[in-house]
Amino acid sequence: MRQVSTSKKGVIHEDLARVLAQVEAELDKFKDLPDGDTILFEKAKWKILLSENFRTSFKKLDSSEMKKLVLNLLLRLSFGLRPRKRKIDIVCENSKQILKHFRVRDVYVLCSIDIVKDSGLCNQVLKIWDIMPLVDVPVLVKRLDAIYALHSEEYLSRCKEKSFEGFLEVPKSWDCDVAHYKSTTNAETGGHHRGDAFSENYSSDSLMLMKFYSLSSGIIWHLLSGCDGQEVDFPFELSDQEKEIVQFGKSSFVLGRSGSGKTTVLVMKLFQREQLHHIALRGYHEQSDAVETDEQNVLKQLFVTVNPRLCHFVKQNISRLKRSTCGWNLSAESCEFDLEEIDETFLSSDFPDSFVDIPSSFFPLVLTFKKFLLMLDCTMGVSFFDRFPEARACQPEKRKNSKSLTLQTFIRTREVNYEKFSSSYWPYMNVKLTKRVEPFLCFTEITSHIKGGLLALEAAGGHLSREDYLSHSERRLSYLTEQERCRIYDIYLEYEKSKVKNGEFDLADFVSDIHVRLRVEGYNFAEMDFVYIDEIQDLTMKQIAVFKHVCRNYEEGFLFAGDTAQAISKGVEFRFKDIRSLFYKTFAMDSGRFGSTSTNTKREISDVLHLSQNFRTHAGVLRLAQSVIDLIYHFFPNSIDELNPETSHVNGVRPVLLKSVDNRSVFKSMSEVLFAGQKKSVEFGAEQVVLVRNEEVKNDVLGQVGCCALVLTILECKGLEFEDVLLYNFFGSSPVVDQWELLHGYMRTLNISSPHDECHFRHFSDEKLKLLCHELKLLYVAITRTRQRFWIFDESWSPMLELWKCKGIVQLQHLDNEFLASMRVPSTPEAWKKRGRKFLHVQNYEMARICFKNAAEPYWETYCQASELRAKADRLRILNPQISQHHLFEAAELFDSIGKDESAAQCYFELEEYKKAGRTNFSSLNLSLCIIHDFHLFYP
Ligand SMILES: Nc1ncnc2c1ncn2[C@@H]1O[C@H](COP(=O)(O)OP(=O)(O)OP(=O)(O)O)[C@@H](O)[C@H]1O
Repeated sequence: MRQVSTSKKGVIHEDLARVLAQVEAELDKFKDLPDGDTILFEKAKWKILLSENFRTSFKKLDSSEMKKLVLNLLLRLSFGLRPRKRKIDIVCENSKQILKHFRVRDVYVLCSIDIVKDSGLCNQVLKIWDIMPLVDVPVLVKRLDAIYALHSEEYLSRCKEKSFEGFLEVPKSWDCDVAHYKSTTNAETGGHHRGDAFSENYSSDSLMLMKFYSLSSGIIWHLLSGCDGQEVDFPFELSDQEKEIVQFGKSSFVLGRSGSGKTTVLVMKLFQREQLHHIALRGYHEQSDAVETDEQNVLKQLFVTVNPRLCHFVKQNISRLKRSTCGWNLSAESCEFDLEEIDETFLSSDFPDSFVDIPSSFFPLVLTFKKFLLMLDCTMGVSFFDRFPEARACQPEKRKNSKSLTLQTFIRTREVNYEKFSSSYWPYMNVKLTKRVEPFLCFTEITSHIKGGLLALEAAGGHLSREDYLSHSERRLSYLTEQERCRIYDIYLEYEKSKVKNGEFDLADFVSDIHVRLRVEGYNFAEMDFVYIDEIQDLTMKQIAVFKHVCRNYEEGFLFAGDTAQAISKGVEFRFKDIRSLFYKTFAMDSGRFGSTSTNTKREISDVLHLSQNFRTHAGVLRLAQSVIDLIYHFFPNSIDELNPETSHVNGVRPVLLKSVDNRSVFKSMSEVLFAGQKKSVEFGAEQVVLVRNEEVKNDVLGQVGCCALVLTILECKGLEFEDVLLYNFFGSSPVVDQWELLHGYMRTLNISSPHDECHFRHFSDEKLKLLCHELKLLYVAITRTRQRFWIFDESWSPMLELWKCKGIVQLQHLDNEFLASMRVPSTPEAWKKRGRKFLHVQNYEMARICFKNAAEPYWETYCQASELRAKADRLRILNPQISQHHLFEAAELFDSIGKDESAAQCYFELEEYKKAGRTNFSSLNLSLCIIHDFHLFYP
């Protein structure tokens, strides 16, 4: 309570002294290690949001005294204190006094008043943009002013409003929505074309993609402790849409296009639940005398994704978020940590093999889908792999261990995936059946429908009979004729026969077996409280249905996220509404908990939540991506879920369509300039990539550019992002070149004149059409990998390029030397190393090797080379055992040469060179004989 004082001035002085004392007390807490759980600023009035740029500049401040002074200022601002004598408003054109600057000795802290939505209220907050010398202030102000030009009048006026409690300035709140942007800006037209308003300056807009972090005890300690910020992820400020999903209490389906924050939302939700659980536990322990162990109180959360890179990223992200709140001392951890982690921590033999008695320290469990299945296999009854004599060769007690070397080698070499199906099965099938059928389409029908669909789940033997397949295809509006489907079913039968003969299996067999065992034995092991499944478009219905057994919290426990436009996994055909119906039919209804299938019940259980704001890239790229989505809607409405066009608040440079000046070997001349072919120096950087359709084109391009550029197939780039992307010869190498002609007709429907208007279009088989759908999805994935610049270079002209040109969403550019030079952004060794680590996580050893070579890291370069050879040996084991052994031998020697004894021993062991295997470090060999060197590296 305020003390009675003789004069008003006296009261203010006392209050001021009290507030200042609180500020000092808050800062005092950071003299020692933070308590970690303290939520700072209980008495603070303002939410302070720090930008990424501020964090970087702060780290560069030269003295700890200066750092404390800046933090002192931030704390004062958060308490509502404002300098009274100094002028703090920056007057500029659009920002109307919402921009302020505060002097701390010889630098200025630049901040603005903004509005963010929290728990239904729109609140004023302080955004700290940067800290800099006075001379740099005008540049930032100009950039911010350009951003504020996009804001609505109402928004700016509300930011300007002031409110006071005594001498303290306090934030204002409104319980109605405030439109953030002017309705006519590009930011809100999203995918719609506005030919006149493209900004060609992309760099100034990147401020709008900036992450902001709420000022907290963790962040203050982190800023003061001087660790470099790379190893800690603080929860950043989410968008309103993201917050709504994180706060949504029921099971739900999150649908959003690439870069719209799906993974972010899943991770934040998981993290928020961890925190709430932690707080609840602490309260419980404080109030009761119960001495329950952590093992009993653990919150069992499971995060699953197919993609090993994403899995690794999420794992890291979660542990760094945890560190940010636990205040662990990270300064001792070096940058090498990540590399060692791949190499050593993943080798760790203590990672659980099954769902029996998982130690609490392993939660939240972040797994790839395959690891999840293998753990289930080890959990229940007789292993699926016991039916294979080769797998049975391992000792019985080891067989229940998914890390057993023999078992791992078996799995690695005997699983039939699409690549194996097309290379080792397809060529040997009856040509009468395979003629005019695409292996890709056939594999998808087998894996997604005959063996992997919802009906197959209920069917005897786990697969559809011919009759069921034919009639089911009618119902799901298949593009295939009955005759084509009959042939596909015959191919399926032939494939199954050969597979059994070869002693091989596919993922669908494994999943069917798990389903049978789950049904018969039931699942009575670690039951999950919450399950998060990302990139769900990469799973078949039957694969998704496995999750119902490990979590019974159907009402609140499931969060699925995905995007059908990115469904390019070979063998998976997927729509979001199908998993929604799967969820009601198979998950919730099976539980008997909901009793009826009425629509109302469905709504109560869950809903599809959309994310539409893109955080990765700018509107220029999004318009191009949306044009591809529009085509999928038009030609293949059944293969995609409808979503509002994505929006981006950043209006960036239009993608560029490169044209050669003459007709000579285009890529060759391009690579000479662009990749410094002759100079042998690297100038295309670690944040730039050439994307190509397939391995064939990739090898061709790599042959020309060597180590001077990163080259990836579109399948390989899924889940990765780069500053700049060059899409090379996508249309020229298309297997359905003719089908793209369909676009001329489409252009006519849009009243876009095409030079081929008068053409008579051929009739294309439905099967070929389906391939076109796959092409469009590939194109979409390629476009959405870029953050800034997107260049298209094709050796042939395609109607798609015509469409883009006519719509004005690309700009034409002659490939002259000046432009080529502007494309190059060389990278530092550190940046190459960072990119190399990312490739290592996804076992892309070839690209990782290039990165480490460019980073001048010979140890890791050799490591990647050896791993690449070992992976090659695996692939060739059946097709060409001799070359396979040769590669394995080379790998063994390389591992040996860099002291990777255990890896070398494993290679020699596989080569049956036991003497050599024994020569290597024997202590680790014991481990390696029964435990695979790196479970994740080979079979994630
Ligand atoms: N509110 C936000 N503010 C700033 N950046 C954000 C925000 N939300 C997400 N991001 C960033 O946007 C990028 C894309 O986010 P995320 O990976 O979660 O999207 P996604 O929908 O899962 O993408 P994809 O489907 O391509 O994997 C990430 O770099 C993420 O950190």
